[in-house]
Formats: sequence, C-alpha cells, structure tokens
Amino acid sequence: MFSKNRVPGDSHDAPNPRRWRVPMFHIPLWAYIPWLAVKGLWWLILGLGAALYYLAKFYWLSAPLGLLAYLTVAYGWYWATAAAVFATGMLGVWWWRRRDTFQRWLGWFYIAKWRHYLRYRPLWQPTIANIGLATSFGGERFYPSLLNVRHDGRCDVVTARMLPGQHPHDWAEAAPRFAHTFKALSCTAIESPKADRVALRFRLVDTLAATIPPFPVPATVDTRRLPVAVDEDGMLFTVSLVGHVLIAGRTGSGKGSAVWSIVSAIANGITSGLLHVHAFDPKGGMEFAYGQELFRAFHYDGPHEMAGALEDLAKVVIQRANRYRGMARDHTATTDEPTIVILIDEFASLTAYVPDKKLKERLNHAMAEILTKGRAVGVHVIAALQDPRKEILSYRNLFATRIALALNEESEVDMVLGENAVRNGAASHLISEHQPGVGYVMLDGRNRPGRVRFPYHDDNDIRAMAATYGTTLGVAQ
Ligand SMILES: Nc1ncnc2c1ncn2[C@@H]1O[C@H](COP(=O)(O)OP(=O)(O)OP(=O)(O)O)[C@@H](O)[C@H]1O
Repeated sequence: MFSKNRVPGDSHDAPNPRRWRVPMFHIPLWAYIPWLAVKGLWWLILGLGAALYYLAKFYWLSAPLGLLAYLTVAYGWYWATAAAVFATGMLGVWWWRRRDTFQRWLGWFYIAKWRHYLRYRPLWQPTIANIGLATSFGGERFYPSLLNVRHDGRCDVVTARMLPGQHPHDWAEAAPRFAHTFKALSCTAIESPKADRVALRFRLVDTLAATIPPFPVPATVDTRRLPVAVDEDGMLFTVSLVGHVLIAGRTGSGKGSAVWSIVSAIANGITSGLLHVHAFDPKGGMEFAYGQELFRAFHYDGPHEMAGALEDLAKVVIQRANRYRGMARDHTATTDEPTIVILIDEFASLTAYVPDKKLKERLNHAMAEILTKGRAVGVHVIAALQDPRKEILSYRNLFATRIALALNEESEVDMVLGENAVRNGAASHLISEHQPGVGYVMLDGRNRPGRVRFPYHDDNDIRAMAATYGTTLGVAQ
C-alpha cells in the first residue's frame, strides 16, 4: 500500500485485464474448517461495518424508515400507518402555514439529496470524462469525486474534490458545458476554502427575469452607497459615485436604466443644491432630454461645445485640488461647493470617435484631468458606452465601479470588468436581448462578479422625477 501513488478520486470499476498466477497450498481439513469460520466472522464484521456506515451516511432516509419499522414491529402496522399519516399531515400543515421555514429546514435538504442521487450522480462520470476533467494514472482511470449537493430554492451548489494538478479555473472554463448538461440556466465555478475542492453553482431559477419598477427616491444622498439595482439574492446593490462609474452595454442593453437609476438615487441632492449634474449627450440630446430640469448644464450641441464645457469642468477640478492641498483629503458637499456629477452618454464619441485630431486631444486631456483628480475634490463621472474595444482600455482603470450590461463578445466582458471576469462567472455576453437592464458587477465583499438588474424608468417616470426633483436652475444648455 505504501509503494503505489493513490489518486484521491473515484476510480472506475473497469474489468481488470491483468492475470495473476495464484500459488497453490494444500491445507489439511482440520485446519480448513476453523479457517472458514474465521473468514466467515471477518466477512460478518465487514458487512456489519458497511451496513452501519451506510445507515449513518443515509441517515435522512434510514432514520424515518427505521422509526417506521420499529413502530410496525413494536405496535403493529395499524399504529405505524396512523403515525406515518399523522406525521405527513403535520409536515403538510408546516409547508402550508410556514413555507419559508419548511423549505429552509427540510424541503431544500431533501430536494438537494434527490438532485444529488438522481440528477448529478448518474451523469457525473460521463460528463467529467467528456469535458476532459478525468485522468488516467498507473493504468487506472480516475474521476473527481462528487462530494455534496446543496439547494437553496434558486441554485444547486455541487461540491467536488478536484484531482491533483487541477485548479478551479479548469472547471470555470467548463462551466457552460456543466450548465448545459445539467439543464441549468448558468453555472459558475467557485473556489472553496479547502484547496482541493471546487463548488459548481448551478442557477436554476432566474430571480431577475421580471422588469423592476423604479425605486423610491432616497431621502438622504450618500454618494458612496447609492441604491440602484437588485442582485440575484434580492439584495439592494449600491454604487459609489466616488471613483467614477462606467456603464458598458450593446445597443438596447438598458444603459439608460442604469443611468436613470443613479440619477434617481441622487435626486434629493439635486433639489437641495448639494449636487450639480452636468449632462453630455452626443446623440443630440435624445437620451437625456426628458430629465433636463435635473441638470445644471445640458450639452448636446457637438464636440466643440462639449470640449469647452469639459475644459471648464477640468479647471474646476484643478482649482479645487489647489485649494484643498494640505487642507482636506476629501470633499464635503455644500451649496457653495457642491458635488459635481458629469453624466456622459456614448463616452467613446467624446474620447475616440472625434475625427478632428486637435479637438480629440483637447477632449482627452480634459477627461484625463477630471478622471484622475476629480475623485478627491467631489467631481465624479458616470460614463455610458456601447463599444468597449475602442480606446477605452486606457481609461478603464480610472473607473472604480464598472458595470457590464449585455455585451456582444466574451472579450469585451474582460475589457470592462477586468481580467478573468468571464472565468469568474461574469457572462454579459450571454445575457439575452430580452433582458435589458441585467448586467454583471463586482459585488461588495465578494471577489467574484454578481448579476444584478436595474429598475426601468420609462419616459413618464423620468418626466415625473424631473418635475418633482428638478430645479428652476436646471437649464437646457
Ligand atoms: N431595466 C430595464 N428593465 C426592463 N426593460 C428595460 C430596462 N432598461 C431598458 N429596457 C427596455 O429596453 C429598451 C432599450 O433600453 P435603453 O434605451 O436604455 O438601452 P440603451 O442601452 O441605452 O440603448 P442605446 O445604446 O441604443 O441607447 C427600452 O426602450 C426599454 O423598453
């Protein structure tokens, strides 16, 4: 046993082609009978050990069945049946009256067991073999062991023990194949605290399928924690304006809903004058016009005018930075020195698509000043963008918060969210066109991307918000 390397996985019970030459001994009958008795005893002990092991392992089945068997033997089948009917009835009442606790404490546990043994286990080894995660060693074939399945009503989390030499990244690459095989909406491979384990999270129900109505406007504005979307667990996703926000998505992906959700979260600051929004709409004002009363300035008249406006804002940044030097590390908004939010639709139209070289240089210079120095002096940028390939890379790291709505290609997701985002579960390239407003972001406290959905503000919602929270100072250009 010490001479052979053992692979900690499940070996396949294939017929062994090796032939052994067994030595022949002649045992006298007086020794053979006791030998048979010892052998029989040994098998009995082994059998009892195995029975106890399986009874303990499948306690969730053996305990109720054992109790039923005991009741039948002790009190007869009549009382055992009555007890079973009574227990089933009580479980039914629990399910009916307190479904959440029933599911959390009992229902999901049995669903997980059922899915473990009837869904995942039967297909596990063929799937692993076809995906290429099994290995051959010393003439034997080994498969990563399926250890456990948990269920929480929306997802199955399948824990497996990896084979030596494997990394969760290998499993992440195979995640779409797992999802397809086990009929899940998606699958994400998550690293486990134990080095040799990996958890596959299968999403079975889409909690973000329905359109979300606009959130109520918060009474106080905390620019570091603006409630703007909902994640898959139904929790609020908050965004920090400090450090700038980049929203990327192909046409029709719902960039507007992300932008208006942020504007709605700061609307009370606009009314109180602690927050000024300067909107830049290179599409000629089509995107932001409905809410123009919310803006201190609204620019939509071509790149020349926008370059001038951006340079003015860059000057404000530099003046504030000079004044704050040695005095304050952070900006506190007052009505004299408000937080400035610069809202830009089609960011690439201002930084990449401008044909005039000199103008492009002016725009990029002003943008770089604002993005690098604005954070500490209360000037924040929210930029929306359709095509993340175009010269955005140089700016990407200046945006602390990046939101990837539906995108066309896998490579674009990594460009927006950062290297390995797709491998860690960000699947913006797979978001359906029927799910505008859905996207991937880095969630607080988790080192992997999460899926969120932004509420939808239709034109009437935006007009109503502008009428309620806009100021008479809101000007059209
Ligand atoms: N959060 C959302 N929930 C449900 N539907 C939405 C949501 N956001 C947008 N939509 C729908 O998708 C359509 C396109 O949205 P939107 O105009 O915001 O996309 P976009 O990414 O800004 O597109 P473009 O780049 O072409 O302007 C909307 O008209 C609306 O019908």
